Amino acid sequence: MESISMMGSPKNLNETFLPNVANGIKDASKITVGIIGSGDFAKSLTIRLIRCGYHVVVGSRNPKLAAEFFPHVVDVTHHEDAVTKTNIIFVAIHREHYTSLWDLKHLLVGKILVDVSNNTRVDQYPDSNAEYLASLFPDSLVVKGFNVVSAWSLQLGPKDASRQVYICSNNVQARHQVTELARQLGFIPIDLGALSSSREIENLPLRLFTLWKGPVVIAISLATFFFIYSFIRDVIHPYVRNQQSDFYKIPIEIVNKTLPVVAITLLSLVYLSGLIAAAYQLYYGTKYRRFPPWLDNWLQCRKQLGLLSFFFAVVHVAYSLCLPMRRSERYLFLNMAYQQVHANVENSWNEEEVWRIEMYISFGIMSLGLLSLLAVTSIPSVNNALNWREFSFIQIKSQAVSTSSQFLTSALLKEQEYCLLISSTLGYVALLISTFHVLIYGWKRAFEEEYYRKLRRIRRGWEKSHAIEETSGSIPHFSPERITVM
Ligand SMILES: NC(=O)C1=CN([C@@H]2O[C@H](COP(=O)(O)OP(=O)(O)OC[C@H]3O[C@@H](n4cnc5c(N)ncnc54)[C@H](OP(=O)(O)O)[C@@H]3O)[C@@H](O)[C@H]2O)C=CC1
Ligand SMILES: [Cu+2]
Repeated sequence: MESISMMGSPKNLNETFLPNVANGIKDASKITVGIIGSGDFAKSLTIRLIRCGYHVVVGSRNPKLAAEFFPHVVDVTHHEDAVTKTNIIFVAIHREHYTSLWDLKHLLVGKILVDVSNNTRVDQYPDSNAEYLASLFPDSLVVKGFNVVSAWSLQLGPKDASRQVYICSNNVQARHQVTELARQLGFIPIDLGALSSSREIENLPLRLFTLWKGPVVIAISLATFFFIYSFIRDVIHPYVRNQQSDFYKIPIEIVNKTLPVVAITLLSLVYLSGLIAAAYQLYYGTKYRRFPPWLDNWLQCRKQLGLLSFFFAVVHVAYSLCLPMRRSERYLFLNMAYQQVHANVENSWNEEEVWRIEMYISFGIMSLGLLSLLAVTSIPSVNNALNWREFSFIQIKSQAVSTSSQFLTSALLKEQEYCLLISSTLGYVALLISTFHVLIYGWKRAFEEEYYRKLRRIRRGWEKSHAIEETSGSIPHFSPERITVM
Protein backbone atom coordinates (compact mmCIF):
# COMPACT_ATOMS: atom_id res chain seq x y z
CA MET A 1 0.00 0.00 0.00
CA GLU A 2 2.87 2.33 0.77
CA SER A 3 4.25 2.24 -2.71
CA ILE A 4 3.86 4.17 -5.89
CA SER A 5 5.44 4.86 -9.26
CA MET A 6 4.29 6.69 -12.31
CA MET A 7 3.29 3.73 -14.40
CA GLY A 8 2.93 0.00 -14.13
CA SER A 9 3.33 -1.57 -10.73
CA PRO A 10 3.61 0.85 -7.83
CA LYS A 11 7.13 1.38 -6.44
CA ASN A 12 8.21 2.99 -3.19
CA LEU A 13 6.15 6.05 -2.43
CA ASN A 14 9.09 7.79 -0.80
CA GLU A 15 10.50 8.58 -4.20
CA THR A 16 8.42 11.34 -5.68
CA PHE A 17 7.16 10.96 -9.21
CA LEU A 18 7.16 14.71 -9.80
CA PRO A 19 10.13 16.39 -11.43
CA ASN A 20 12.79 17.40 -8.93
CA VAL A 21 16.53 17.20 -8.42
CA ALA A 22 16.46 14.18 -6.13
CA ASN A 23 14.69 11.77 -8.46
CA GLY A 24 16.34 12.99 -11.62
CA ILE A 25 13.02 13.65 -13.37
CA LYS A 26 13.37 16.97 -15.10
CA ASP A 27 10.56 16.90 -17.56
CA ALA A 28 6.93 17.04 -16.50
CA SER A 29 5.86 15.72 -19.91
CA LYS A 30 7.13 12.28 -18.89
CA ILE A 31 4.56 12.24 -16.16
CA THR A 32 1.03 11.12 -16.68
CA VAL A 33 -1.74 12.36 -14.49
CA GLY A 34 -5.09 10.60 -14.63
CA ILE A 35 -8.53 12.15 -14.35
CA ILE A 36 -11.72 10.20 -13.96
CA GLY A 37 -14.73 12.02 -15.35
CA SER A 38 -14.95 14.34 -18.32
CA GLY A 39 -17.00 17.19 -16.88
CA ASP A 40 -16.20 20.87 -16.41
CA PHE A 41 -13.66 20.31 -13.67
CA ALA A 42 -11.90 17.55 -15.61
CA LYS A 43 -11.66 19.73 -18.71
CA SER A 44 -10.25 22.73 -16.86
CA LEU A 45 -7.81 20.67 -14.84
CA THR A 46 -6.63 18.98 -18.04
CA ILE A 47 -5.88 22.32 -19.64
CA ARG A 48 -3.95 23.47 -16.59
CA LEU A 49 -1.95 20.23 -16.43
CA ILE A 50 -1.10 20.35 -20.14
CA ARG A 51 0.01 23.96 -19.84
CA CYS A 52 2.35 22.92 -17.07
CA GLY A 53 3.81 20.18 -19.23
CA TYR A 54 2.08 17.09 -17.88
CA HIS A 55 0.64 14.32 -19.93
CA VAL A 56 -3.00 13.68 -19.12
CA VAL A 57 -5.11 10.56 -19.42
CA VAL A 58 -8.85 10.96 -18.95
CA GLY A 59 -11.09 8.06 -17.98
CA SER A 60 -14.63 8.34 -19.21
CA ARG A 61 -17.66 6.04 -19.51
CA ASN A 62 -17.94 7.19 -23.09
CA PRO A 63 -14.43 8.06 -24.30
CA LYS A 64 -15.41 8.64 -27.95
CA LEU A 65 -17.92 11.30 -27.04
CA ALA A 66 -15.76 12.87 -24.34
CA ALA A 67 -12.66 13.06 -26.58
CA GLU A 68 -14.29 15.82 -28.63
CA PHE A 69 -14.11 18.15 -25.65
CA PHE A 70 -10.42 17.63 -24.89
CA PRO A 71 -7.30 18.76 -26.74
CA HIS A 72 -6.03 16.07 -29.11
CA VAL A 73 -2.90 15.47 -27.02
CA VAL A 74 -5.04 14.13 -24.21
CA ASP A 75 -5.53 10.41 -24.01
CA VAL A 76 -9.26 9.95 -23.47
CA THR A 77 -10.01 6.35 -22.74
CA HIS A 78 -12.02 3.92 -20.61
CA HIS A 79 -11.74 4.00 -16.83
CA GLU A 80 -9.75 0.73 -16.61
CA ASP A 81 -7.28 1.82 -19.22
CA ALA A 82 -6.85 5.26 -17.67
CA VAL A 83 -6.14 4.05 -14.15
CA THR A 84 -3.55 1.51 -15.29
CA LYS A 85 -1.58 4.25 -17.06
CA THR A 86 -0.97 6.40 -14.02
CA ASN A 87 -0.61 6.37 -10.28
CA ILE A 88 -2.10 9.70 -9.47
CA ILE A 89 -5.75 9.96 -10.35
CA PHE A 90 -8.06 12.92 -9.88
CA VAL A 91 -11.57 11.71 -9.17
CA ALA A 92 -13.54 14.44 -10.94
CA ILE A 93 -16.99 12.93 -10.57
CA HIS A 94 -19.66 13.59 -7.98
CA ARG A 95 -19.80 11.63 -4.73
CA GLU A 96 -22.98 9.83 -5.77
CA HIS A 97 -21.03 8.11 -8.56
CA TYR A 98 -18.04 6.96 -6.53
CA THR A 99 -19.50 3.49 -6.24
CA SER A 100 -19.43 3.18 -10.05
CA LEU A 101 -15.63 2.92 -9.70
CA TRP A 102 -15.96 -0.11 -7.46
CA ASP A 103 -14.95 -2.51 -10.26
CA LEU A 104 -11.60 -0.71 -10.57
CA LYS A 105 -10.72 -1.40 -6.94
CA HIS A 106 -7.97 -3.93 -7.71
CA LEU A 107 -6.41 -1.50 -10.20
CA LEU A 108 -6.36 1.35 -7.71
CA VAL A 109 -4.39 -0.42 -4.99
CA GLY A 110 -1.53 1.80 -3.77
CA LYS A 111 -2.46 4.64 -6.09
CA ILE A 112 -3.18 8.22 -5.15
CA LEU A 113 -6.82 9.22 -5.54
CA VAL A 114 -7.36 12.97 -5.35
CA ASP A 115 -10.86 13.81 -4.22
CA VAL A 116 -11.85 17.22 -5.62
CA SER A 117 -15.52 17.07 -4.82
CA ASN A 118 -17.73 19.64 -3.15
CA ASN A 119 -21.14 19.42 -1.59
CA THR A 120 -24.13 21.63 -2.08
CA ARG A 121 -24.79 22.11 1.65
CA VAL A 122 -22.61 22.40 4.73
CA ASP A 123 -22.30 18.99 6.45
CA GLN A 124 -24.44 17.40 3.76
CA TYR A 125 -23.32 13.86 4.60
CA PRO A 126 -22.32 12.34 7.93
CA ASP A 127 -18.80 11.74 6.60
CA SER A 128 -16.77 13.85 4.19
CA ASN A 129 -16.63 12.85 0.52
CA ALA A 130 -12.93 12.11 0.82
CA GLU A 131 -13.44 9.87 3.85
CA TYR A 132 -16.23 8.13 1.99
CA LEU A 133 -13.91 7.56 -0.99
CA ALA A 134 -11.25 6.25 1.39
CA SER A 135 -13.75 3.84 2.92
CA LEU A 136 -14.66 2.54 -0.56
CA PHE A 137 -11.01 2.13 -1.56
CA PRO A 138 -9.11 1.36 1.63
CA ASP A 139 -6.05 0.18 -0.31
CA SER A 140 -5.71 3.44 -2.21
CA LEU A 141 -4.17 6.65 -0.91
CA VAL A 142 -6.93 9.21 -0.79
CA VAL A 143 -5.93 12.88 -0.78
CA LYS A 144 -8.39 15.73 -0.49
CA GLY A 145 -7.60 18.88 -2.47
CA PHE A 146 -8.34 21.37 -5.23
CA ASN A 147 -12.03 21.59 -4.35
CA VAL A 148 -11.78 25.29 -3.46
CA VAL A 149 -10.75 26.27 -6.98
CA SER A 150 -13.51 26.52 -9.51
CA ALA A 151 -13.26 25.06 -12.98
CA TRP A 152 -13.30 28.63 -14.20
CA SER A 153 -10.34 29.75 -12.14
CA LEU A 154 -8.42 26.63 -13.11
CA GLN A 155 -8.65 27.75 -16.71
CA LEU A 156 -7.82 31.36 -16.00
CA GLY A 157 -4.42 30.45 -14.68
CA PRO A 158 -2.68 31.32 -11.46
CA LYS A 159 -2.41 35.05 -12.06
CA ASP A 160 -6.07 35.86 -12.24
CA ALA A 161 -7.58 33.33 -9.97
CA SER A 162 -7.69 32.07 -6.45
CA ARG A 163 -4.34 30.52 -5.61
CA GLN A 164 -4.70 28.69 -2.34
CA VAL A 165 -5.57 25.02 -2.30
CA TYR A 166 -6.01 23.01 0.87
CA ILE A 167 -4.67 19.51 0.96
CA CYS A 168 -5.03 16.72 3.49
CA SER A 169 -4.48 12.98 3.59
CA ASN A 170 -3.70 10.26 6.08
CA ASN A 171 -0.71 9.27 4.00
CA VAL A 172 2.14 11.73 4.39
CA GLN A 173 3.91 10.85 1.15
CA ALA A 174 0.76 10.99 -0.93
CA ARG A 175 -0.01 14.33 0.64
CA HIS A 176 3.43 15.64 -0.21
CA GLN A 177 3.15 14.47 -3.79
CA VAL A 178 -0.16 16.23 -4.32
CA THR A 179 1.18 19.31 -2.53
CA GLU A 180 4.13 19.33 -4.92
CA LEU A 181 1.84 18.89 -7.91
CA ALA A 182 -0.31 21.80 -6.72
CA ARG A 183 2.78 23.96 -6.42
CA GLN A 184 3.89 23.06 -9.92
CA LEU A 185 0.45 23.94 -11.25
CA GLY A 186 0.92 27.43 -9.81
CA PHE A 187 -1.13 27.08 -6.66
CA ILE A 188 -0.21 27.77 -3.07
CA PRO A 189 -0.80 24.43 -1.36
CA ILE A 190 -1.74 24.49 2.29
CA ASP A 191 -1.22 21.25 4.15
CA LEU A 192 -4.03 20.64 6.58
CA GLY A 193 -2.81 17.32 7.88
CA ALA A 194 -4.97 14.24 8.26
CA LEU A 195 -7.96 13.31 6.11
CA SER A 196 -10.29 14.26 8.94
CA SER A 197 -9.69 17.91 7.88
CA SER A 198 -11.46 17.12 4.60
CA ARG A 199 -14.83 17.92 6.15
CA GLU A 200 -13.69 21.48 6.84
CA ILE A 201 -12.10 21.74 3.40
CA GLU A 202 -15.34 20.62 1.79
CA ASN A 203 -17.32 23.13 3.79
CA LEU A 204 -14.99 26.02 2.91
CA PRO A 205 -16.40 26.93 -0.51
CA LEU A 206 -19.88 26.88 1.00
CA ARG A 207 -18.89 28.96 4.01
CA LEU A 208 -17.29 31.70 1.93
CA PHE A 209 -20.63 32.95 0.75
CA THR A 210 -22.26 32.88 4.14
CA LEU A 211 -20.11 35.85 5.12
CA TRP A 212 -22.11 37.94 2.69
CA LYS A 213 -25.51 36.74 3.80
CA GLY A 214 -25.69 38.66 7.10
CA PRO A 215 -24.38 41.99 5.75
CA VAL A 216 -26.68 41.81 2.71
CA VAL A 217 -29.69 41.12 4.92
CA ILE A 218 -28.70 44.00 7.21
CA ALA A 219 -28.22 46.36 4.26
CA ILE A 220 -31.58 45.43 2.73
CA SER A 221 -33.37 45.77 6.07
CA LEU A 222 -31.78 49.18 6.75
CA ALA A 223 -32.60 50.36 3.23
CA THR A 224 -36.22 49.24 3.57
CA PHE A 225 -36.60 50.85 6.97
CA PHE A 226 -35.10 54.20 5.99
CA PHE A 227 -36.95 54.24 2.69
CA ILE A 228 -40.29 53.78 4.46
CA TYR A 229 -39.30 56.35 7.10
CA SER A 230 -38.37 59.00 4.47
CA PHE A 231 -41.45 58.16 2.46
CA ILE A 232 -43.73 58.76 5.42
CA ARG A 233 -41.83 61.85 6.53
CA ASP A 234 -41.38 63.56 3.19
CA VAL A 235 -44.33 62.37 1.14
CA ILE A 236 -47.15 61.05 3.29
CA HIS A 237 -46.83 63.63 6.07
CA PRO A 238 -46.99 66.75 3.81
CA TYR A 239 -49.80 65.12 1.90
CA VAL A 240 -51.90 64.40 4.97
CA ARG A 241 -51.15 67.74 6.57
CA ASN A 242 -51.30 70.14 3.64
CA GLN A 243 -52.64 68.04 0.77
CA GLN A 244 -49.31 68.73 -0.88
CA SER A 245 -48.57 66.06 -3.49
CA ASP A 246 -44.87 65.23 -3.39
CA PHE A 247 -45.12 61.72 -4.77
CA TYR A 248 -42.70 62.66 -7.52
CA LYS A 249 -39.98 62.46 -4.85
CA ILE A 250 -40.23 58.68 -4.57
CA PRO A 251 -37.89 57.52 -7.37
CA ILE A 252 -34.99 59.87 -6.72
CA GLU A 253 -35.20 62.02 -3.63
CA ILE A 254 -36.45 59.38 -1.24
CA VAL A 255 -34.05 56.81 -2.64
CA ASN A 256 -31.21 59.30 -2.42
CA LYS A 257 -32.05 60.00 1.20
CA THR A 258 -32.06 56.31 1.99
CA LEU A 259 -28.71 55.52 0.33
CA PRO A 260 -26.39 57.72 2.41
CA VAL A 261 -28.11 56.76 5.66
CA VAL A 262 -27.60 53.08 4.88
CA ALA A 263 -24.01 53.73 3.77
CA ILE A 264 -23.02 55.52 6.94
CA THR A 265 -24.89 53.10 9.19
CA LEU A 266 -23.10 50.16 7.57
CA LEU A 267 -19.76 51.93 7.86
CA SER A 268 -20.33 52.60 11.53
CA LEU A 269 -21.34 48.96 12.03
CA VAL A 270 -17.93 47.98 10.66
CA TYR A 271 -16.13 49.90 13.37
CA LEU A 272 -18.66 49.48 16.15
CA SER A 273 -17.91 45.75 16.24
CA GLY A 274 -14.21 46.50 16.79
CA LEU A 275 -15.02 48.89 19.62
CA ILE A 276 -17.31 46.39 21.30
CA ALA A 277 -14.62 43.73 20.94
CA ALA A 278 -12.06 46.06 22.51
CA ALA A 279 -14.45 46.88 25.35
CA TYR A 280 -15.06 43.16 25.85
CA GLN A 281 -11.34 42.49 26.11
CA LEU A 282 -10.84 45.39 28.51
CA TYR A 283 -13.73 44.23 30.65
CA TYR A 284 -12.36 40.71 30.98
CA GLY A 285 -8.77 41.95 31.10
CA THR A 286 -7.55 39.42 28.54
CA LYS A 287 -7.40 39.01 24.81
CA TYR A 288 -7.37 35.23 25.04
CA ARG A 289 -11.02 34.88 25.81
CA ARG A 290 -13.33 33.87 22.98
CA PHE A 291 -15.84 36.46 21.86
CA PRO A 292 -19.51 35.48 22.05
CA PRO A 293 -20.67 33.95 18.73
CA TRP A 294 -22.70 36.99 17.64
CA LEU A 295 -19.68 39.27 18.06
CA ASP A 296 -17.43 36.72 16.41
CA ASN A 297 -19.72 36.61 13.36
CA TRP A 298 -20.03 40.36 13.32
CA LEU A 299 -16.23 40.80 13.40
CA GLN A 300 -15.87 38.31 10.59
CA CYS A 301 -18.09 40.17 8.16
CA ARG A 302 -16.59 43.63 8.65
CA LYS A 303 -15.12 43.60 5.18
CA GLN A 304 -18.44 42.73 3.59
CA LEU A 305 -20.20 45.45 5.58
CA GLY A 306 -17.55 47.93 4.47
CA LEU A 307 -17.85 46.99 0.80
CA LEU A 308 -21.63 47.26 0.95
CA SER A 309 -21.26 50.67 2.58
CA PHE A 310 -19.01 51.69 -0.30
CA PHE A 311 -21.57 50.44 -2.80
CA PHE A 312 -24.35 52.51 -1.21
CA ALA A 313 -22.09 55.58 -1.07
CA VAL A 314 -21.23 55.29 -4.77
CA VAL A 315 -24.87 54.95 -5.78
CA HIS A 316 -25.67 57.95 -3.54
CA VAL A 317 -23.08 59.99 -5.42
CA ALA A 318 -24.52 58.97 -8.78
CA TYR A 319 -28.03 59.95 -7.64
CA SER A 320 -26.80 63.26 -6.21
CA LEU A 321 -25.04 64.16 -9.43
CA CYS A 322 -28.27 63.56 -11.32
CA LEU A 323 -30.40 65.76 -9.04
CA PRO A 324 -30.08 68.93 -11.17
CA MET A 325 -31.05 67.01 -14.32
CA ARG A 326 -34.59 66.56 -13.14
CA ARG A 327 -37.54 68.45 -14.55
CA SER A 328 -38.92 69.00 -11.05
CA GLU A 329 -35.71 70.72 -10.04
CA ARG A 330 -35.92 73.00 -13.06
CA TYR A 331 -39.55 73.96 -12.40
CA LEU A 332 -38.91 74.62 -8.73
CA PHE A 333 -35.89 76.69 -9.60
CA LEU A 334 -37.85 78.77 -12.12
CA ASN A 335 -40.65 79.20 -9.64
CA MET A 336 -38.23 80.44 -7.03
CA ALA A 337 -36.70 82.89 -9.49
CA TYR A 338 -40.17 84.09 -10.33
CA GLN A 339 -41.00 84.46 -6.68
CA GLN A 340 -37.82 86.45 -6.16
CA VAL A 341 -38.66 88.81 -8.98
CA HIS A 342 -42.13 89.11 -7.58
CA ALA A 343 -40.79 89.95 -4.15
CA ASN A 344 -38.41 92.44 -5.73
CA VAL A 345 -35.34 90.76 -4.34
CA GLU A 346 -32.32 91.37 -6.51
CA ASN A 347 -29.66 89.35 -4.78
CA SER A 348 -30.41 86.05 -3.13
CA TRP A 349 -26.79 85.29 -2.13
CA ASN A 350 -26.68 83.71 1.29
CA GLU A 351 -23.12 83.51 2.57
CA GLU A 352 -23.89 80.91 5.23
CA GLU A 353 -25.76 78.66 2.81
CA VAL A 354 -22.96 78.99 0.27
CA TRP A 355 -20.38 77.86 2.80
CA ARG A 356 -22.57 75.07 4.05
CA ILE A 357 -23.03 73.54 0.63
CA GLU A 358 -19.37 74.03 -0.37
CA MET A 359 -18.25 72.19 2.75
CA TYR A 360 -20.98 69.61 2.47
CA ILE A 361 -19.86 68.67 -1.05
CA SER A 362 -16.19 68.78 -0.18
CA PHE A 363 -16.61 66.41 2.76
CA GLY A 364 -18.77 64.17 0.60
CA ILE A 365 -16.07 63.88 -2.04
CA MET A 366 -13.37 63.29 0.56
CA SER A 367 -15.30 60.54 2.28
CA LEU A 368 -16.02 58.87 -1.05
CA GLY A 369 -12.31 59.09 -1.89
CA LEU A 370 -11.37 57.41 1.38
CA LEU A 371 -14.05 54.77 1.02
CA SER A 372 -12.79 54.04 -2.51
CA LEU A 373 -9.29 53.67 -1.14
CA LEU A 374 -10.52 51.23 1.47
CA ALA A 375 -12.48 49.29 -1.14
CA VAL A 376 -9.59 49.23 -3.60
CA THR A 377 -7.17 47.95 -0.98
CA SER A 378 -9.54 45.10 -0.33
CA ILE A 379 -9.91 44.12 -3.98
CA PRO A 380 -7.02 41.64 -4.18
CA SER A 381 -8.27 39.91 -1.09
CA VAL A 382 -11.74 39.70 -2.53
CA ASN A 383 -10.38 38.44 -5.84
CA ASN A 384 -8.16 35.73 -4.58
CA ALA A 385 -10.53 35.11 -1.66
CA LEU A 386 -7.60 35.19 0.75
CA ASN A 387 -9.33 37.07 3.46
CA TRP A 388 -12.55 35.20 3.20
CA ARG A 389 -10.60 32.11 3.97
CA GLU A 390 -8.68 33.77 6.71
CA PHE A 391 -12.01 34.35 8.31
CA SER A 392 -13.20 30.86 7.58
CA PHE A 393 -10.04 29.60 9.18
CA ILE A 394 -10.93 31.22 12.45
CA GLN A 395 -13.71 28.71 12.61
CA ILE A 396 -11.32 25.89 11.84
CA LYS A 397 -9.18 27.12 14.69
CA SER A 398 -12.09 27.05 17.03
CA GLN A 399 -12.57 23.38 16.33
CA ALA A 400 -8.86 22.66 16.61
CA VAL A 401 -8.81 20.32 13.65
CA SER A 402 -5.09 19.82 13.54
CA THR A 403 -1.90 21.38 14.78
CA SER A 404 -0.92 22.51 11.32
CA SER A 405 -4.17 24.32 10.77
CA GLN A 406 -3.86 25.96 14.16
CA PHE A 407 -0.38 27.14 13.36
CA LEU A 408 -1.55 28.43 10.02
CA THR A 409 -4.49 30.18 11.59
CA SER A 410 -2.41 32.10 14.07
CA ALA A 411 -0.09 33.23 11.25
CA LEU A 412 -3.04 34.33 9.16
CA LEU A 413 -4.64 36.06 12.10
CA LYS A 414 -1.57 38.19 12.61
CA GLU A 415 -1.64 39.26 9.00
CA GLN A 416 -5.34 39.88 9.16
CA GLU A 417 -5.05 41.98 12.30
CA TYR A 418 -2.26 43.97 10.69
CA CYS A 419 -4.37 44.68 7.60
CA LEU A 420 -7.31 45.60 9.78
CA LEU A 421 -5.19 47.98 11.80
CA ILE A 422 -4.20 49.95 8.70
CA SER A 423 -7.61 49.86 7.14
CA SER A 424 -9.37 50.70 10.38
CA THR A 425 -7.39 53.92 10.92
CA LEU A 426 -8.29 54.94 7.41
CA GLY A 427 -11.79 53.72 8.03
CA TYR A 428 -12.23 55.82 11.16
CA VAL A 429 -11.13 58.89 9.23
CA ALA A 430 -13.61 58.01 6.46
CA LEU A 431 -16.33 57.57 9.05
CA LEU A 432 -15.50 60.89 10.66
CA ILE A 433 -15.51 62.77 7.36
CA SER A 434 -18.78 61.18 6.24
CA THR A 435 -20.23 62.16 9.62
CA PHE A 436 -19.19 65.77 8.93
CA HIS A 437 -20.77 65.46 5.51
CA VAL A 438 -24.05 64.34 7.05
CA LEU A 439 -23.96 66.84 9.92
CA ILE A 440 -23.32 69.77 7.61
CA TYR A 441 -26.21 68.63 5.48
CA GLY A 442 -28.50 68.44 8.43
CA TRP A 443 -27.21 71.19 10.71
CA LYS A 444 -29.99 73.61 9.79
CA ARG A 445 -32.62 71.04 10.44
CA ALA A 446 -31.00 69.45 13.42
CA PHE A 447 -29.88 72.47 15.40
CA GLU A 448 -31.70 75.55 14.23
CA GLU A 449 -35.31 75.80 15.08
CA GLU A 450 -35.06 79.24 13.55
CA TYR A 451 -34.60 77.63 10.14
CA TYR A 452 -38.02 76.03 10.40
CA ARG A 453 -39.62 79.24 11.58
CA LYS A 454 -38.13 81.08 8.64
CA LEU A 455 -39.37 78.44 6.24
CA ARG A 456 -42.84 78.60 7.69
CA ARG A 457 -42.85 82.39 7.47
CA ILE A 458 -41.81 82.37 3.83
CA ARG A 459 -44.36 79.74 3.07
CA ARG A 460 -47.18 81.61 4.77
CA GLY A 461 -46.19 84.80 2.96
CA TRP A 462 -46.13 83.01 -0.35
CA GLU A 463 -49.50 81.41 0.18
CA LYS A 464 -51.11 84.66 1.29
CA SER A 465 -49.75 86.71 -1.60
CA HIS A 466 -50.93 84.18 -4.15
CA ALA A 467 -54.20 83.15 -2.61
CA ILE A 468 -56.15 85.13 -5.18
CA GLU A 469 -54.07 84.19 -8.17
CA GLU A 470 -54.07 80.54 -7.22
CA THR A 471 -57.85 80.35 -7.42
CA SER A 472 -57.57 81.44 -11.03
CA GLY A 473 -55.03 78.65 -11.56
CA SER A 474 -52.35 80.90 -13.05
CA ILE A 475 -49.74 80.36 -10.33
CA PRO A 476 -47.76 77.15 -10.11
CA HIS A 477 -48.02 75.30 -6.86
CA PHE A 478 -44.91 76.21 -4.91
CA SER A 479 -43.41 76.08 -1.51
CA PRO A 480 -39.80 76.86 -0.55
CA GLU A 481 -39.57 73.57 1.34
CA ARG A 482 -39.84 71.78 -1.95
CA ILE A 483 -36.55 73.07 -3.19
CA THR A 484 -34.09 70.25 -2.82
CA VAL A 485 -31.29 71.08 -0.51
CA MET A 486 -28.20 69.38 -1.91
N1 LIG B 1 -17.13 22.50 -11.69
C1 LIG B 1 -16.43 23.12 -10.76
O1 LIG B 1 -16.19 24.35 -10.83
C2 LIG B 1 -15.89 22.35 -9.58
C3 LIG B 1 -16.19 21.00 -9.42
N2 LIG B 1 -15.69 20.31 -8.34
C4 LIG B 1 -15.99 18.90 -8.16
O2 LIG B 1 -15.53 18.17 -9.27
C5 LIG B 1 -16.36 17.06 -9.50
C6 LIG B 1 -16.83 17.09 -10.95
O3 LIG B 1 -17.52 18.30 -11.14
P1 LIG B 1 -17.95 18.79 -12.58
O4 LIG B 1 -16.87 18.49 -13.54
O5 LIG B 1 -18.40 20.17 -12.45
O6 LIG B 1 -19.20 17.86 -12.86
P2 LIG B 1 -19.87 17.49 -14.23
O7 LIG B 1 -21.28 17.12 -13.95
O8 LIG B 1 -19.56 18.51 -15.24
O9 LIG B 1 -19.09 16.17 -14.66
C7 LIG B 1 -19.14 15.04 -13.87
C8 LIG B 1 -18.58 13.88 -14.69
O10 LIG B 1 -18.83 12.72 -13.96
C9 LIG B 1 -19.03 11.65 -14.84
N3 LIG B 1 -20.23 10.94 -14.45
C10 LIG B 1 -21.50 11.38 -14.50
N4 LIG B 1 -22.35 10.44 -14.08
C11 LIG B 1 -21.59 9.38 -13.74
C12 LIG B 1 -21.90 8.07 -13.26
N5 LIG B 1 -23.15 7.72 -13.01
N6 LIG B 1 -20.87 7.26 -13.04
C13 LIG B 1 -19.60 7.62 -13.29
N7 LIG B 1 -19.26 8.82 -13.77
C14 LIG B 1 -20.25 9.68 -13.99
C15 LIG B 1 -19.21 12.20 -16.21
O11 LIG B 1 -18.07 11.86 -16.99
P3 LIG B 1 -18.15 10.71 -18.12
O12 LIG B 1 -19.46 10.86 -18.80
O13 LIG B 1 -17.00 11.00 -19.00
O14 LIG B 1 -18.00 9.43 -17.41
C16 LIG B 1 -19.27 13.69 -16.01
O15 LIG B 1 -18.62 14.39 -17.01
C17 LIG B 1 -17.51 17.17 -8.51
O16 LIG B 1 -17.26 16.31 -7.42
C18 LIG B 1 -17.46 18.61 -8.07
O17 LIG B 1 -17.95 18.76 -6.76
C19 LIG B 1 -14.87 20.94 -7.45
C20 LIG B 1 -14.55 22.27 -7.57
C21 LIG B 1 -15.05 23.07 -8.63
CU1 LIG C 1 -24.27 62.76 0.74
